[in-house]
Amino acid sequence: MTTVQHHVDRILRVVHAHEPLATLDANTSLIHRSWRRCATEHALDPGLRPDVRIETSSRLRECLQQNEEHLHVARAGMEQLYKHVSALGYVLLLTDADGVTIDYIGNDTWDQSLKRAGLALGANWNEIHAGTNGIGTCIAEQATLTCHREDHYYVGHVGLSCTSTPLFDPLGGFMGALDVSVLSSPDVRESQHLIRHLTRLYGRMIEDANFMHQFREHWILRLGTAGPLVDVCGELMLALDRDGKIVGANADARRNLRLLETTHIPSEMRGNLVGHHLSGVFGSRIDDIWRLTKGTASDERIIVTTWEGQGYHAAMIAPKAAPSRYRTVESGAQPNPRREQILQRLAGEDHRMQQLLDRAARLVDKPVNILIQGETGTGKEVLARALHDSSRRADQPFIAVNCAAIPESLIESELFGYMPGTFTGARSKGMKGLIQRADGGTLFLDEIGDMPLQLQTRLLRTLSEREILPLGADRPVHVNLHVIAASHRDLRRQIGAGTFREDLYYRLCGATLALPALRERTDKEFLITRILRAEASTMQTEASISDAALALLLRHEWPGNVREMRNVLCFALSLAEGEPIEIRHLPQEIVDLASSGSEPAAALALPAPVRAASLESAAADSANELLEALRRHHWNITETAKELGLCRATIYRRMKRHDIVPPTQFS
Ligand SMILES: Nc1ncnc2c1ncn2[C@@H]1O[C@H](COP(=O)(O)OP(=O)(O)OP(=O)(O)O)[C@@H](O)[C@H]1O
Repeated sequence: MTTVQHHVDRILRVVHAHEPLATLDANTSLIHRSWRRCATEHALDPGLRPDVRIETSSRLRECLQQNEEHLHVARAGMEQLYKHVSALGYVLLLTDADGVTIDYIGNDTWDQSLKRAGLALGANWNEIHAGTNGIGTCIAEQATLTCHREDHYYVGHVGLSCTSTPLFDPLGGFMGALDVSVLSSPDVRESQHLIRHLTRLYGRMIEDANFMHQFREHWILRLGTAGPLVDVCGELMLALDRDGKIVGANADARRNLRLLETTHIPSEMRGNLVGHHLSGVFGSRIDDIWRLTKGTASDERIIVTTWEGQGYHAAMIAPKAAPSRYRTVESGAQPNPRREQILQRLAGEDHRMQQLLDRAARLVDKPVNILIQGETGTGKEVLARALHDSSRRADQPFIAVNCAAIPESLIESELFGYMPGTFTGARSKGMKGLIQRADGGTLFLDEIGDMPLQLQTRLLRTLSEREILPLGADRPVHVNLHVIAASHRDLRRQIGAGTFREDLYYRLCGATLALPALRERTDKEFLITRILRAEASTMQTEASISDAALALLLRHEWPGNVREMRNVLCFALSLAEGEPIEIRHLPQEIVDLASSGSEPAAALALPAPVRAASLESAAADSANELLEALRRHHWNITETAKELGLCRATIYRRMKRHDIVPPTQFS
């Protein structure tokens, strides 16, 4: 009998035998139940070797965006776990609740064979089409399991051994699976036991880290059965408000704790602790429970449940920042009016921009890296800066690095810095790199698509471990960064061409914000007015524009986007010398292009009533604009002058007028 036939017969025997699953060990009963589902509900043929389904990049991006907060915490756990299993050839996958792989850590050298086996980003392991497998069956059963070699339904997967554990969010919602897989494992099933324990342990750690993060503003009561360990890792966790009401419970707490039997709570609801008071769960008085925070030895900190009389060692963790009032999880952070304003200043009545800015406002202060995409000049850096200014990091540095502008030979030392003595000559003194300078604040990596491949690998390590190793240093330095990257290139295409690392791409795009081209925006008049006001005040001149000139500008295609618009308006303001801007003040190419369009040039040239822009608040605005431009160019006056279309002397004059002083040189 062939191996394929043997595999198929084994499975079909189980499917048709109807043996009671209760007689089997827990893992085998999960596998057999899955075989039955695959044969009868999903109508899959075990003799096939189908390719694992890989989701399209847009679907994958959608999955990543839905899981962006969770990804950050999960990645930290995966990296620790990988250190234990990488030498044994295992790879790690994280999937969403549907089985789509949203993060992955593996060995680059086997990249192709892993991809072929479906151990890669975007692979969809849902049991419905992938048959019995570690991830798909873990999702279907919401239980930890090992799918070892011939446990797989499809004969094409029998080389694999996969162990998966389900992950739940702090409110008990199913989030997906953490999986540890190996391409070709030893035959003996027992080889997977330790992996199973590790996978489960790290799964719980990821859940608990999510829990601690979500309830960081609440008291957390940690309970465990091993006294001395409860201060470092309690098994059960409850989040409480100041009155002792339970606002969150981790999976172990939900499994093990019950509310006291009372007439008004039906028995099936007694595991649902949220919304009830602690006294419904524990016999101790509330004052005694608060006292658990006071440095008593863990052996004396024991509380007993009312339901089963089970005693637990307890530790109380204080809120990171005490909330001024109780806030439910659903209500989230209170809107910060300043934040709304900073982002809202970037656009007028344009549907796409409004949607983008709403999304941006929701991303502020979230622990996710952001990738901004858009044509050159669409305002990627302006948006990055606004995200920084509206965040809690606003008072910390915003360091913009243009990866395309730094020569390849210098980019490594510029980014990572170097220790004294690493180089000879002028660079012998040592220098903090740009990444370290951004510590506590935001690192903006512009034109990330132009970063050399070898540096992408180093950057990936920095982003994962939040540590940098300056050139010539023997110890890494911890950095606390929010990273925003931008590119006008199609990074997916670069991944296809092998010039951009796929794992770095997914690391950077915890969330993506795609800026529309200016020609697609319906708020051009808003931008014209805003830029005119700002520039006129910088130039200490009057700004108004005739309807004809405005109409012409509104019809222009703006291939250079907002940057081109700004340059055109500066040009026109200089030429108009305080008079209202007319068509004759606009650059000739713009007028020529308009005349070659549908509207007759004569009509455009007609004198028209002058529209006066309201300019009262212009002075304050313009000092900010100049400051923004100077910061963007790291106080390089020549570059700033170039961007603003002014000469260097004018920039110096205006800095003086607005009392703008460059920061002291960084040493
Ligand atoms: N919303 C806006 N309001 C006013 N000016 C803006 C706005 N967006 C962009 N600008 C101006 O347009 C110019 C280009 O902006 P920015 O440098 O942010 O674009 P970019 O997309 O990062 O460009 P590149 O791809 O070349 O790096 C700058 O002078 C900036 O001040």
